[in-house]
Amino acid sequence: MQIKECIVSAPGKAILHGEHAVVHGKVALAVSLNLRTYLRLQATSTSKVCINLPNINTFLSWDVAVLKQLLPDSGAELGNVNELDAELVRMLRKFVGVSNGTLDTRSMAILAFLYIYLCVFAKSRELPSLTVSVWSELPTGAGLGSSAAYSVCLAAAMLSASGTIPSPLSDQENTARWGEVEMELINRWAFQGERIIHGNPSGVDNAVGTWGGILRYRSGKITALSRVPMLRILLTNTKVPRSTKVLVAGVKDKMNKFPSIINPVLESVDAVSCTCEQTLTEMASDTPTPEHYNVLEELIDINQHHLNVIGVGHTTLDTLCQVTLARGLHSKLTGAGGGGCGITLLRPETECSVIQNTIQDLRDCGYDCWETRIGAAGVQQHSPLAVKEQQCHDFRQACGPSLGQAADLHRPPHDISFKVLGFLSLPRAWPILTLQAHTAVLQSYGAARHHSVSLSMWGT
Ligand SMILES: Nc1ncnc2c1ncn2[C@@H]1O[C@H](COP(=O)(O)OP(=O)(O)OP(=O)(O)O)[C@@H](O)[C@H]1O
Ligand SMILES: C[C@@](O)(CCO)CC(=O)[O-]
Ligand SMILES: [Mg+2]
Repeated sequence: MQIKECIVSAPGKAILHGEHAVVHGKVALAVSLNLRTYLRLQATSTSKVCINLPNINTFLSWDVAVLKQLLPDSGAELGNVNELDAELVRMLRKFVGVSNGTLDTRSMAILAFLYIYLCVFAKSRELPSLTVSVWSELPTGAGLGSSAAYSVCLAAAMLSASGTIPSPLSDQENTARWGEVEMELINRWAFQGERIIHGNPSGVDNAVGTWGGILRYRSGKITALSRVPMLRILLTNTKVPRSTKVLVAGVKDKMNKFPSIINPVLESVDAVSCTCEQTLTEMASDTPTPEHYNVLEELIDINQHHLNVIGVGHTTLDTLCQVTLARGLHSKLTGAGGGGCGITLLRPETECSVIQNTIQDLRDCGYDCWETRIGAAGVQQHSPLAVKEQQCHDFRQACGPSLGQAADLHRPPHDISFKVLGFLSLPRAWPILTLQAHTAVLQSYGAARHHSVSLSMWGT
């Protein structure tokens, strides 16, 4: 089967309000980050399927002939884009050698890859040999939607390579986005990948990864919020590892144990999300006032306390909130919690010295951060022209023993503009995708672990 090579990328995300409640049908407000995951899919003639996942130090390959044995004899199509094929997942768990228990980092990534690869290409009964390389600016497992960006890239690349969706690139474009119909299909397959990794995802993460921008999300209904004000936000990573799947399951257990206590809390989180949306809309249609920011800050505090009640807080997140509050700033966890990342709201009048001192205080706690701009574009395809022939040290270091030493890749580059890598194609010189990361407020990475980030949306 002739497949089309492609390079795709998808953004990470931050949830302003509604994490965990959104799994149970409440409203969440989520924004895309300008930290992206990149995937390169190359056609090969090796009769093997290879994956290079340097961020999780995973480099594997399988014979196509062996993978073909996983296809149903009947020739029936595999996997329904709307439902996870439980029998296929069971077969793949056995094939990969994982028990029914909690999946580890490597197993989750491999299962999500094999599931989408087999389902998308099974229709043709011809499984192609290919190499997929993934590189991300997002820390894995930190609450910024790394699994969703990975799943969205897998879905977009497989659908494009198989010809299921056309390439959106024209001859004059280096980067392009798909139309609504194609993004809907990408999002649905990405959601299946998230279901393998998250267990019981709401779908908000893969929706933000697909469409980008700022979204109101409730039970699969996605509303792009076109007018929201400029907000400045600090992004902090406590670097405490945790599993979204485990945290989501823990909330469910607590709901089952104390329904009359937890259900009202989720209703209240829903009201927080809706009040925040209403406030942001007022701010965009009028001049933002100090009272608007007072409301946004109170909502952050209320939501953070609710997240502690449902059991997804962590002492490091408490420290983040205390340290920033001592400087008059309000913070909450973002994503699944239990460690990972938090966001801090900055007012327009917040003085630079206050930000610097807050950053220093948090840096002294050993926390980390990276720069990004919020409201980035969703999933994109990049042409090879977007790729420059230039060797880049980081990626080689990232690619493990066979390709250099694996490095600690959960930290962003040390300089302001960083090279995002692309994709190995040894032994030919390998291309990289160089992207300047632009940040509203920059400090040298080595001095300050935080950069204030402007939530610059389409509004004022
Ligand atoms: N760059 C990557 N390469 C390979 N696998 C990845 C990559 N990024 C994420 N993953 C997969 O996603 C898993 C992390 O998903 P998880 O949902 O726990 O964290 P998250 O998505 O970063 O946080 P949240 O869901 O709270 O936003 C990893 O264990 C790995 O299996
Ligand atoms: C915790 C959660 O609400 C957000 C994780 O980023 C899980 C989900 O919505 O799938
Ligand atoms: Mg995730």
